[in-house]
Amino acid sequence: MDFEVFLDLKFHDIPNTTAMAVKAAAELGVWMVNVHCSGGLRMMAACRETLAGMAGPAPLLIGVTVLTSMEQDDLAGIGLDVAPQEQVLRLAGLAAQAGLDGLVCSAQEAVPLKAQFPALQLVTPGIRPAGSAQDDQRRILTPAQAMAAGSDYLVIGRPISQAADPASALASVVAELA
Ligand SMILES: O=c1ccn([C@@H]2O[C@H](COP(=O)(O)O)[C@@H](O)[C@H]2O)c(=O)[nH]1
Repeated sequence: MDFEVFLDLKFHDIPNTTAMAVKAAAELGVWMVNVHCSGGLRMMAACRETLAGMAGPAPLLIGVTVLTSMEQDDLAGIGLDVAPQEQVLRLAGLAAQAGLDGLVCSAQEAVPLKAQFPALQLVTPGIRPAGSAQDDQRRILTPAQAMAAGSDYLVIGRPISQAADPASALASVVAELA
């Protein structure tokens, strides 16, 4: 099979440790790797610089903003008295400054992100086809809504993997997007 690997390990550590993790991922030949933007500007910049110093094609370096399972109450619980979108835009600014290639965010934030950071590619989990269970996700959109908002990559897990007929569930998503 011919496919590319998105190594979705969401590295979150001090700059040196995170950069070494990203370097190891690049040496494995993955297509995309991600780190938590909340690790800060210096951490993301260290990852970018480490990849830039390596020979060969680098993986796309993506920053996780605010997990799509979190809403305003969850942010308040960890001491962040801001709306999710405000925190996402703040972290996106740091990611852009560090030279990252894109963001993991909710598609609910895609419109303002594309307006302010058009060069960043948007990887959006929290995708829920109409009628499917929300599960633990909170900031959700349907596949068609997400594409219309400006998502570059849709991440769809349980609505397909846990469906009685996963192939049919996938076909329905594809048909919705056609
Ligand atoms: O903010 C985030 C970041 C990553 N994820 C990951 O995406 C999939 C979503 O799976 P579903 O079954 O469609 O909910 C899962 O692997 C998460 O770890 C995310 O959901 N939100």
